[in-house]
Amino acid sequence: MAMNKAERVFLKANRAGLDLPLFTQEQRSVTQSVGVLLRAAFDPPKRRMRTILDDISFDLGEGDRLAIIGRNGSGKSTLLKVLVGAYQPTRGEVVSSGSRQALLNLSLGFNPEGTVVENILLRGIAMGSSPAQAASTIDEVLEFSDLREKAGHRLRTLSSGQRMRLGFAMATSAQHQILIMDEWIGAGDASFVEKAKSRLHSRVDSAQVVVLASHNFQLLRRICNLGMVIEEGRVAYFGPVREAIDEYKKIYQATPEYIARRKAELGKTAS
Ligand SMILES: Nc1ncnc2c1ncn2[C@@H]1O[C@H](COP(=O)(O)OP(=O)(O)OP(=O)(O)O)[C@@H](O)[C@H]1O
Repeated sequence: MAMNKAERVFLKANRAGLDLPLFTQEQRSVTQSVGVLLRAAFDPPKRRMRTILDDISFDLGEGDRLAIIGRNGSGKSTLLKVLVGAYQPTRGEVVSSGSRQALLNLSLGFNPEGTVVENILLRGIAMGSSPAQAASTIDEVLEFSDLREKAGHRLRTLSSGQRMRLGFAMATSAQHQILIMDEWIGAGDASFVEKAKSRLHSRVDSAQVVVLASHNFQLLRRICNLGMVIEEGRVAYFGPVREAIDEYKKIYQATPEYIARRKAELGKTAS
């Protein structure tokens, strides 16, 4: 993960696409309970591949902050997962240079049976740190998350707010060059939210490349210079953030005719 300071930081997607398996069940009649039970046992769901993302390209360099905009289910979170390497693209590629940090699902990957300290160590090692480096973050993470008195407690005994604080403190304890985020931190009690906001601002300001998916346009305009509108897993617009937001609003307030035309256009560009 360590890189020479002189190396250029970038994040590129080159015609990236992702297909995932989708499990579907034939419509079953629910009038006969015995029949329903038999069919549930002997008629397993059918598996077919579904295109979630297609033909996504961009080239982000130092200073770029990309907003990912789109309706629910358009593919924003999945794109971020491809960018952080959680999914390998089925087509095309994602290439990057620089240390990457994801702020996606903050409580994902915890070991519920491990203690808070063990989880800090495990997460650090999983992120590429040496055991000694991971151990050196323990004190700061406990302090920031305000969980010092819970250090030896098993993770499953923590409240969801405490887990979120721990996840946030771990994910933001070091400055990275590329930051990939899903929405802005909002949970937690007031004093933590204030502290978290100020840390996040400093991490965003000091990162060279930022990708942020959000429905908060005010925030996106403030943070980002570029915007990408995702519609049904494809790029509907890519350009300056203000224009991307305007384009998204057009699509969002669209008539059925406009949606049909957009679908036809997207179909043409994809082929
Ligand atoms: N693991 C998966 N297997 C199959 N389909 C998936 C999987 N993950 C997501 N999808 C589908 O991919 C599409 C895009 O989902 P995604 O979570 O990326 O949307 P989103 O734009 O982030 O939505 P939201 O704004 O609601 O968070 C959805 O139709 C979703 O059902």
